[in-house]
Amino acid sequence: MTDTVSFSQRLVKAGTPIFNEILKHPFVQGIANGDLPKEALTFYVGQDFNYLNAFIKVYAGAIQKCENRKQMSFFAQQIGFVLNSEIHPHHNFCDVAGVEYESLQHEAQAPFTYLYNEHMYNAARTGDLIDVVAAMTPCPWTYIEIGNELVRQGKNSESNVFKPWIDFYANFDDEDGSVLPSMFAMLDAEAPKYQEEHLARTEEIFLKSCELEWEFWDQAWNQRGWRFVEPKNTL
Ligand SMILES: Cc1ncc(CO)c(N)n1
Repeated sequence: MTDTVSFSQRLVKAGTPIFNEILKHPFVQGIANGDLPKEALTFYVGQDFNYLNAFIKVYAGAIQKCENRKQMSFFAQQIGFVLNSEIHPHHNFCDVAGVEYESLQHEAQAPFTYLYNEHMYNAARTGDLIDVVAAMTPCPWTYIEIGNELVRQGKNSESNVFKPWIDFYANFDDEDGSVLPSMFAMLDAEAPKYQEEHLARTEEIFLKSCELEWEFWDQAWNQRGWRFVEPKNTL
């Protein structure tokens, strides 16, 4: 029997039930409807600034596993994109919340930020290129899908204060050298080198990142911090 489903398609299919839950989450619905509490927005930006710093470092970890300049160039370009462009959606949230972005760049990691960051670091530390990319892909995948879905629903109207956020992620692929197709292509190029036993673990890494995406929204919605520990700021 020939298997016509690519590895990236397999991951997307497996992750879709989690993505559908993300779409239903009150934080994401708040973006859709232009209405979110200031506390949820500022908590999100403070944590996401920290998360994107980790994401840049994981890109650096992925570069260490590259086998050619094309792959290196892709990751290097993505680091530039996170540094220079992904500040725009943060600015949108800060403008709506009425706070300075700079004031949210010194927050300590909340529990699920820690877990998600460490999950990606672990993939970079102990996995192959396919595993790191699998850990990273739910980040652009879920956000681009959210952006596209909200545009499909006509939620990026002029009256929605989060129009810039929605438009940014809906147009993500046009702006930044097609991050998602490039990641899918890398997963599909690497997958044939592995037995099913490894691929099943890689799928689990991908799905855990999908679940942590849901937790990340939920954590900001509930402003969930540590119960007993008072953590210090870490870049
Ligand atoms: C947690 C998280 N996931 C995905 C993205 C999209 O880059 C982001 N900014 N933050």
